[in-house]
Amino acid sequence: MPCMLHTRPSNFKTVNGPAKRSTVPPIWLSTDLRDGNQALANPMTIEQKTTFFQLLVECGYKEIEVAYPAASDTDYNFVRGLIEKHQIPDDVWIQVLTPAREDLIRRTVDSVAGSKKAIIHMYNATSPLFRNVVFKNSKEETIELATKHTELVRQLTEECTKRHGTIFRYEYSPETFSQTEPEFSVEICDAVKKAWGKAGVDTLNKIIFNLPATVEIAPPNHFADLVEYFHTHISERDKILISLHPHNDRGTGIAAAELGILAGADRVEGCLFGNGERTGNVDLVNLALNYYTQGIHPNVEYSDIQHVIDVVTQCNDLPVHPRHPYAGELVFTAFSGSHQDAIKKGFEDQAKRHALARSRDENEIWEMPYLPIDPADLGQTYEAVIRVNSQSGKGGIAFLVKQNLHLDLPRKMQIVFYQVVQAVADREAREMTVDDITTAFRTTYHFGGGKHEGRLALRSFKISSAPNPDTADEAEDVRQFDGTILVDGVLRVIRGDGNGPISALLNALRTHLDIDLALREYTEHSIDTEADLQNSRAASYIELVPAKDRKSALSWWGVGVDHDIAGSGLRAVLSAVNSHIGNCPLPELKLSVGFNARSGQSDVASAILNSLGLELPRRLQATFFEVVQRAATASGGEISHAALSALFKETYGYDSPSAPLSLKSFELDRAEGGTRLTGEIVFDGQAQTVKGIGNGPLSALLACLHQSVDGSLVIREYSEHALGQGTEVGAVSYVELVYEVTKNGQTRKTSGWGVVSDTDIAASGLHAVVSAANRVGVVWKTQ
Ligand SMILES: CC(=O)SCCNC(=O)CCNC(=O)[C@H](O)C(C)(C)COP(=O)(O)OP(=O)(O)OC[C@H]1O[C@@H](n2cnc3c(N)ncnc32)[C@H](O)[C@@H]1OP(=O)(O)O
Ligand SMILES: CC(C)C(=O)C(=O)O
Repeated sequence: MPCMLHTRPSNFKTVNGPAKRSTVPPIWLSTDLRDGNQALANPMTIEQKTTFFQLLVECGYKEIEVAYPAASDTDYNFVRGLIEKHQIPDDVWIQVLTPAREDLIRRTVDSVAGSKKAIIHMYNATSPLFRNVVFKNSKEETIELATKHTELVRQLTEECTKRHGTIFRYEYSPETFSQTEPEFSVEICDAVKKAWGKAGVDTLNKIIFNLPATVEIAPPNHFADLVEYFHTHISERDKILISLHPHNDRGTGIAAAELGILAGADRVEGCLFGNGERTGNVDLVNLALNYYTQGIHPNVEYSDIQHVIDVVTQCNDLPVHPRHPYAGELVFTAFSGSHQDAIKKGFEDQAKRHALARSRDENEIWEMPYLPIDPADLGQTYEAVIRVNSQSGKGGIAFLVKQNLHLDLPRKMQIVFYQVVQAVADREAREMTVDDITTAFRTTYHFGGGKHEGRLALRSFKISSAPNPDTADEAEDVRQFDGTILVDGVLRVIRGDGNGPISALLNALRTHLDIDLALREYTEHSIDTEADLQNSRAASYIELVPAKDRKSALSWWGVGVDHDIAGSGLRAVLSAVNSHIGNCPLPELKLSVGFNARSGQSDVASAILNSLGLELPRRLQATFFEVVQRAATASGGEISHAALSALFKETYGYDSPSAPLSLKSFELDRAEGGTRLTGEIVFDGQAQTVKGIGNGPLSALLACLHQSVDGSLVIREYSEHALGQGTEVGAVSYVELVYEVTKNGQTRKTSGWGVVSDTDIAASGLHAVVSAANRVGVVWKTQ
């Protein structure tokens, strides 16, 4: 158990001083393969027993009662198999049980012959009920039964040691000890010790007296009193190990064991998760972890408790109750609100305490409301700790959001989101999974992109400062937001001013979309991923209210995460705005390009980029802006985005066939003097074959045109860029042509743009030249 001993032990004190407490764990004996096994409807197979034995070894058990060998061939053969297949580690004692009957004792000793170390455990019942009813024996006869057979055990084990080298220890159980007169228990055990005759003070030589509460019939302190009597009255106490074997008929097996140890016992026999006759033997997992939570290493290992549960349930074919101490699937869970709230606060406080302890090289002590042990010490995760249903409160829900989305919601937002989750949990009358909660969070706050994205989403932005016209103080500079946001699936450029990025965005939303909201609360924190501090991000939380009613009871919360703190705040604004607008229609976004224009040349260019994917060259931006301004005069200087795209297409013949001049077909090849173009040109419906040479395709085309066109054509500007993505990628070319022609003694000089896209880059350039030639109105030579 890697983090063991880091829990805070109880510091209970009585009026007379500190309470009596154990400081070392007892010696453990697992009797899963004997008492546990004999209580199963279907006793374990050899394979199951072997698997269980290996688990017990893994857990650190050094004394394991493996069988009642005289009971069945399965038990006998299992013991032989362990020995003959060398499956018993050198430091492990196997123990075998026998009644006080000669034939059965012989078979029992035979079963362990050849093992390195073995404990022979013999029992006979000693209580008046058993003496009178079952055995019909007097006290003397009962003692005689025990001592006679103890002598036999001694004789047989000594012979076995001589023949096979097996080292033996001896355990005797006055069965039904807890119902036996205490004086008689002492008397029979003293007699057995004498009959054994070789009890010594070394651990290996000590005789084990195992005191069973065969049936638990009295409170645990009564059992402890009997143990204390035995401990203080048995002779040669230093040559004895007192072992306890509590059953759990009253449900107080654990308490009986703990009190029995305080009363003087050294050893405990029991089963994992309390299997055993009737209500079971004392639960060794529970007992060991009780030591653990008192800061005492139990010397057995449960750091992967799920593995232990899996093996034990598979071998016993019995389930572990969901509320079983330490092991049940519900024991590290909290559904109720006040528990969750306390656990959430506990984790937050503990993170700080542990950081301080680490910096001081001290133990990181586990001290947590409602959780007596760190689930991680048992290999359990915290994920299951807080589970949400209609009994849960805001604290637990906020805890899960923090754990899973790394968002530390402000208190007021916790309350709002709690109501969302609570409504679903109540309506559906079921537990809300972590997935349900994180999905509800993403949907409610349009958080995390993809399908959760809201109607408004930030795509890019720039925050700049401009002097405040009302003051010369630089600290009072105005912040300008220039950004592209997706509005109902269409990219829009918006701009606004404010005293910070958030108010500038709110101003932009007011101006462009008639959304009139004001900020009421703002908080932020960083999200550090320990592994990657470079990649830390900021989370912002924003509450918006109607700008005209800042005390409104109605408000909208939003959350945003970004590598940039301004970005996270802006995203949080849009998150809240998305909740505010719901499904209401939004006004069409318009660019203002007239007098007192709020949108400039670059806004128009961005709008064309967003709608058509075209990155207009600077000179074309300037030219087109003038076109837009002229076109918008009639509508008071405003133009909608849809009208803007249509105007661009119409002005430059973009996306429509070139006329009256078009290039029907062409071929390019290398020729002396440069690139040769051979093709077919159509002018006013008349086709003609052309040929021309230039230093590139475009100049070769100009050479062709010059054969048929009056005047001269010069390319003033050419640029191109890719358009589209992946297999759909093409090219778009921009050509500005200058045309000079003299007619009737008058020289006319004009310029115009051609913009053409094509899957082939050479074709896009050539068609752009032809398109520009149409825009400048080339005059065709009369033949
Ligand atoms: C509290 C406990 O858990 S003790 C362990 C109990 N576990 C088991 O019993 C599981 C294995 N037991 C068995 O397989 C069988 O009972 C056996 C092989 C031991 C004996 O089987 P059988 O010979 O058929 O006897 P049975 O099971 O009826 O046992 C009762 C007899 O054993 C006697 N007996 C019971 N306990 C003991 C004992 N500790 N020492 C000596 N004799 C005993 C009874 O007085 C009775 O004797 P009787 O036949 O003279 O009246
Ligand atoms: C054999 C003894 C120890 C026993 O199992 C009991 O008394 O429960």
